[in-house]
This record gives sequence, structure tokens and C-alpha cells, in this order.
Amino acid sequence: MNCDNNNLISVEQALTLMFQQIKKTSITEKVPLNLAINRVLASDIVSQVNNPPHNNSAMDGYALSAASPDAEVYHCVDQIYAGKPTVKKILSGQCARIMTGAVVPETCDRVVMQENIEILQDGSIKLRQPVEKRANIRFAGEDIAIGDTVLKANKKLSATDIGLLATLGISEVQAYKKIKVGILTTGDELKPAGSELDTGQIYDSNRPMLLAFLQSHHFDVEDLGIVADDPNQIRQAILHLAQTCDAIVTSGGVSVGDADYTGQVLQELGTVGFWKLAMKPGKPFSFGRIEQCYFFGLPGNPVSAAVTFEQLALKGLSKLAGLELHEDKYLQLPLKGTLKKRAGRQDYQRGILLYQGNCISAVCSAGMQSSGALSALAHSDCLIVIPREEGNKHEGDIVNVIVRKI
Ligand SMILES: Nc1nc2c(c(=O)[nH]1)N[C@H]1C(S)=C(S)[C@@H](COP(=O)(O)OP(=O)(O)OC[C@H]3O[C@@H](n4cnc5c(N)ncnc54)[C@H](O)[C@@H]3O)O[C@H]1N2
Ligand code: MOO
Repeated sequence: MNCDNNNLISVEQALTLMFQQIKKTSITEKVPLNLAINRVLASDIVSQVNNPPHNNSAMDGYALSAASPDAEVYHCVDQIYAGKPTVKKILSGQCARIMTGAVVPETCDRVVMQENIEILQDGSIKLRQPVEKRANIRFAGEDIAIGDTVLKANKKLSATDIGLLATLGISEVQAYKKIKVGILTTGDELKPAGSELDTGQIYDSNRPMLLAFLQSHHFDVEDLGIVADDPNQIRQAILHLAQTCDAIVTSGGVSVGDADYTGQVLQELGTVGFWKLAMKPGKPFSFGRIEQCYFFGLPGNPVSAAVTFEQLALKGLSKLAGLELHEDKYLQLPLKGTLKKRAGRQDYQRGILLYQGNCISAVCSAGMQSSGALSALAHSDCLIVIPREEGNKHEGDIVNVIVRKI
């Protein structure tokens, strides 16, 4: 295989090719609102109601008659509680005691908060200062009006989205079906955490990490465990997952070593979309399809697996799940210290955000930039993205930063 950097495809090209090939799932289902957190909406949500549904008081106080806009003293003729509207008309010179959230009578046009009145001996109230028309009233439909599109299709529902839907009385949504992702790691040297290591063996960090990534993004997962560096076993495992899952994520065996069988098996069973990327870490990432099942072959080096998962596979899986995709957002920050970089691949160096007070002010390296050094990635809170053609970065250079966590 030609490893000349000129023959590598760029990350942008890879994403374009991947998005061209991946079609979002067409299967949707009704989901009750109490199970809809993190589900992806399959259609726009258009409000059938006004919010608030009626004019209501924003304060505990007194609703003042609209017929006496300049009066200072009002005779209190009613008490109105939330959920219990009054039938009384509040006439000129009159007011009603009103609680926050209670319906404002049609004959009133403003509410005074109780701190701004004094109660006279006969029980009437006297305003301490004039009250403007419309004051302290939340008007019907001022937040959401009938016919407003409140949420767009292809959005993942957050807790506040659920609250918004509940506000409108919506008890179920049409959502895309959850995507099921099969995972496996390959490597004769791998042992699961909790077991004893023999000479030459290492713990499998990628499968627990990928499982956690997938769980944190709310995919269903089928975990086939560690598969030996044996083409037959890898073939059987991948064929099984291709039958049961919408997508497969593998780790390891996609480079050019004598025991790197995953890439070969993927080529044999399906169509490989691309193979070598101008990306560091993550050069031997592969993407393709076996019948209806997409696969993402991640490199075995743990940092390469993590970065290609976040920068490539997750975006593909998200499209498959029906999510609207947004371009990466960067901070542009001055670099503290220096970064080594060879021209030829786009680097995703592990970085740490620096603060002045509570404001992000600069970025520095998170330490060792080896694709086997997971500790720097785990301690980092961002990736410093250095374009393909650029070289070393120096103190004060402005660099593009993708924030991973704050
Ligand atoms: N001659 C060349 N050799 C390599 C090239 C190349 O272009 N030419 N590319 C290098 C790059 S870049 C990467 S990245 C790796 C990717 O290799 P594989 O995907 O085939 O991964 P493996 O060889 O299986 O493993 C690489 C490395 O990572 C360790 N590993 C694997 N799986 C796990 C796991 N689940 N948990 C923890 N660590 C894991 C494995 O022991 C190896 O040390 O290829 C380079 N080589
Ligand atoms: O791309 Mo590899 O991921 O440089 O180590």
C-alpha cells in the first residue's frame, strides 16, 4: 500500500464521501414524551395551542380595573387563584386580589405587585406609584402562538425540549428509530480489564471506551467482545453484526501489518469507501458498507480510535440516526508553548484550555502526543487542529481549537 502523504484523502473529503453514502434511517416510531429524551425528532413540531393559554398574572398582587386607569385607590371585590378564574366583572374603581399564574379578568388591564400598595383601614388598596397598562400580565400566546414551529425535525430532544413539548400538551412524538451499533476489538494481545496479563499482552482500552462513547450518545449497542487476529473469526463476527445492526464499529487491524485482517475482511465482504486519511492520529480509518450495514474501521492505537470515532464515525452514525449535522465550531486561541507538526496530515493534537479568571484565554499541549498515549487525551479538554500543509506551531500563534469538554 502506498503510504505517500500525497495520496491520502483529506478529512473534509472523507466526511463529504461518507455523508454522500450514508442515508438516514427511514424508520420512525411514536415515542411517549417520558421516554423521548435524546430521541431524534422525525417531524417538525407545530404548536396547536397558545402559550400561555390565557392572560395571567406574573405577580402576587392586585388586578386593576381597566375602566379607572388613573385611580389611586381601589376597592377589592374578589380573590383569584391559579386554576380558578373568576366570573366577576371588575368595575371602575375596583380591583381583585390575584395570585401568580391566575387568569387576569377581561375587565382588568394591569396588575400591581403587593409590595407596591398599602392597605387602607376599610380594606381598599392605595397604589404607592402609578402602574402602567399591561404591567405584570403575561399575555396569551406571547411565548408561543398557535401555528408556531417550536422544534424542527432532525433535532435530538433535550430536557428543556421535553419541557417545551409538555407545555404544549404534547404527550408523544414521532422519532427516528434508535440506531443499533455493533462493536468489536481485534488483537491477540488484548485482554479484558480484570484479568491477568501475560508477557506481551495489554488491556483492551478501546472497547470499553467505544462502548462508553456509544452509550453517551444514546445508541443501542451489541458488543461482540475481543476477537482474535484470525480472518475467519473476524469474518464471522462482522457477518453476524451486519445482520443484526445498522452499523459496525471495529478497532484495530486496519493498517498494513501481517496480522491486520479487519481491513481485508471488510474489503472482501463489502465496499470500502475510503482507506487512508491525511489525519493524525487516524490515518488508516476505513469506512464502507456491507449490504445495508455501514462500518467504521477505527485504527487500534487508542488515541487514533478515540479521535476517529469523534471526528468521523460519530458524525456518520449521527447522520444515520437522523440528526441534523452542524460543521465543527472552533475557538481561535493563542498557543502557549510550542507544538511539533510535520506537514502532510491534519493534526488533532490534544490540548488544555487556559483561563484568565473564568474566561478561556489560550491553549497549550496536554502532553505526550503519541497515538498510544491515552492519558493526554483523557486529561485534555480540547483538540488543537493544525491544517495538513502547516508545520510547527510557536508561542503566540493563533490555532483552531475544538472544545471537547468544559
Ligand atoms: N508500516 C506501517 N505501519 C503502520 C502504519 C503505516 O502507515 N505503515 N500506520 C500506523 C498508524 S498511523 C496506525 S494508527 C496504526 C493502526 O494500526 P491498526 O489499526 O492495524 O491497529 P493494530 O495494529 O491492531 O494496533 C495498533 C496499536 O494499538 C494497540 N491496540 C490495538 N487495539 C487496542 C485496544 N483495543 N486497546 C488498546 N490498545 C490497542 C496495539 O496493541 C498496537 O500497539 O498502524 C501504524 N502502523
Ligand atoms: O494515525 Mo496513527 O493514528 O498516527 O497513530
